[in-house]
Amino acid sequence: MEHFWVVGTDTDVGKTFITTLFMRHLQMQGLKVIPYKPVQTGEVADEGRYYYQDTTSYLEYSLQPLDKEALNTYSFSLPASPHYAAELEGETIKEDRLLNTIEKLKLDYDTVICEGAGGLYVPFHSNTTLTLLDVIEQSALPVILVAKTKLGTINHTLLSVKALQARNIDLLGIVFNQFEQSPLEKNSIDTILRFIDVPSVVIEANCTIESFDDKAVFERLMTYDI
Ligand SMILES: Nc1ncnc2c1ncn2[C@@H]1O[C@H](COP(=O)(O)OP(=O)(O)OP(=O)(O)O)[C@@H](O)[C@H]1O
Ligand SMILES: C[C@H](N)[C@H](N)CCCCCC(=O)O
Ligand SMILES: [Mg+2]
Repeated sequence: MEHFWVVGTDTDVGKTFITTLFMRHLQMQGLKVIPYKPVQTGEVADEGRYYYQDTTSYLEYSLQPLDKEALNTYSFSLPASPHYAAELEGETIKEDRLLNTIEKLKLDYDTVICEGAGGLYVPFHSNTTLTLLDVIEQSALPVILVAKTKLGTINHTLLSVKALQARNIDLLGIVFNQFEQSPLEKNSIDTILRFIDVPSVVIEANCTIESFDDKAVFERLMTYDI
């Protein structure tokens, strides 16, 4: 196991949170790791400071120095689907740039963790059918799927898994994220795993990056040679 995607059943499910946790865990194992967010949208303005939440999380929590320029290819201000945010800025996302960047990073790092944008069927263009899923498929890398545990996740998760299976994309496992211990959440997780047989882990809500130290979570989803 070397390079992989962290994708989600939706936006805001915890892809960056999980990417950051995996980055730190693998760095602690002595691997040279880079998180890569090919396309990010939603510039945050905070008291005169402008930043993007995804790449800022990587920089803030990395245990190794990161080349800021290598973390991302396209950033668009509007918190919207990449196809729309790019159109408003007169930009065209070129999938070859993304794929070539991934291939170059793979030469320079032990592990490249690519974070998706939103969910799988997020369009990259306003005038073609290119989606994030197409780029993942072309990258030929496996994925870890991040899902909510709240109501709605059964459908979203099964749809996402079926979409991955239809493209023969290797699903390393599912991270059920922000679990708040309710019987409904537990039933949703059990129901999803009744339909699909893949490794899975559950991460509680209200975790902090710095304090998270459950190695078993990572080792259940991947093996890596040090
Ligand atoms: N297990 C968790 N414990 C505490 N906070 C969490 C957890 N998972 C996610 N969060 C927080 O929830 C918010 C959304 O998570 P995150 O930004 O990782 O979502 P995302 O899927 O990367 O969104 P996007 O589609 O915009 O990239 C963030 O503030 C993040 O810190
Ligand atoms: C702005 C947000 N945080 C993400 N960066 C982009 C989410 C795109 C979702 C598109 C959609 O499924 O409607
Ligand atoms: Mg994110």
